[in-house]
Amino acid sequence: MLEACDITLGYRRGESVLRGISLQLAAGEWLGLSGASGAGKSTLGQVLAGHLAPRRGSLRLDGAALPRRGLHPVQWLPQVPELAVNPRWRIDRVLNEAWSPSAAQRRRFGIGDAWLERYPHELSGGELQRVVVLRGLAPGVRYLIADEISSMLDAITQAALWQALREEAEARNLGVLVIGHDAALLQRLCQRRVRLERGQLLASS
Ligand SMILES: Nc1ncnc2c1ncn2[C@@H]1O[C@H](COP(=O)(O)OP(=O)(O)OP(=O)(O)O)[C@@H](O)[C@H]1O
Repeated sequence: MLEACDITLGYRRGESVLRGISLQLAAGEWLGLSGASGAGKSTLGQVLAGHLAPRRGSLRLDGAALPRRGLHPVQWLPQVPELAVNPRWRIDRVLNEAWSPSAAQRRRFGIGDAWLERYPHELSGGELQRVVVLRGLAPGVRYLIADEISSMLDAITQAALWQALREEAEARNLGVLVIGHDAALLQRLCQRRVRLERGQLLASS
């Protein structure tokens, strides 16, 4: 179980974006997170993945503090994959940075063999997104924060990405927080949904 308790965070001297947020995500659960643009969804996702330290509050994984070093068991998959890769590395190196996905896994995520020799700018945004998602599934990862990962994909590629992710998540009992604006998508993917509004979480239909 991933638990966030009383998370409060504001940027610089501004108002708090997150105000005393508590959240639980169980192993194997898919939880949808929506909210207006600027509500703080990515901020919360980055706190959960250890990229941002909250001003107040705590995070626990199965009752223990999260590790400060090494592979983080909560991986944030960002909306803009270009910002998550080294532009000077070929895709082969990018993909194999933390672990070595099999050829079958590459195929399930629709990653072409010919892409491996290319540089990130030689892939489309949607193609690079699939590389970044598969890269984030290293053994030892227990929870994923999927932050609007499919918003730049066409409907068929989007469905294929979620299917591949669902298969991996089911096989490994991964918990997934799906951040998005598409209510129909969240309803389809997630058993439970919450909404971020004025820095607080509300149950959502
Ligand atoms: N590094 C930063 N420095 C200062 N303010 C920031 C920073 N990152 C985000 N913010 C502000 O924090 C608020 C929440 O941003 P965040 O990206 O978490 O929202 P979001 O709900 O994910 O939005 P969107 O749906 O548009 O992606 C916004 O007002 C944003 O301008």
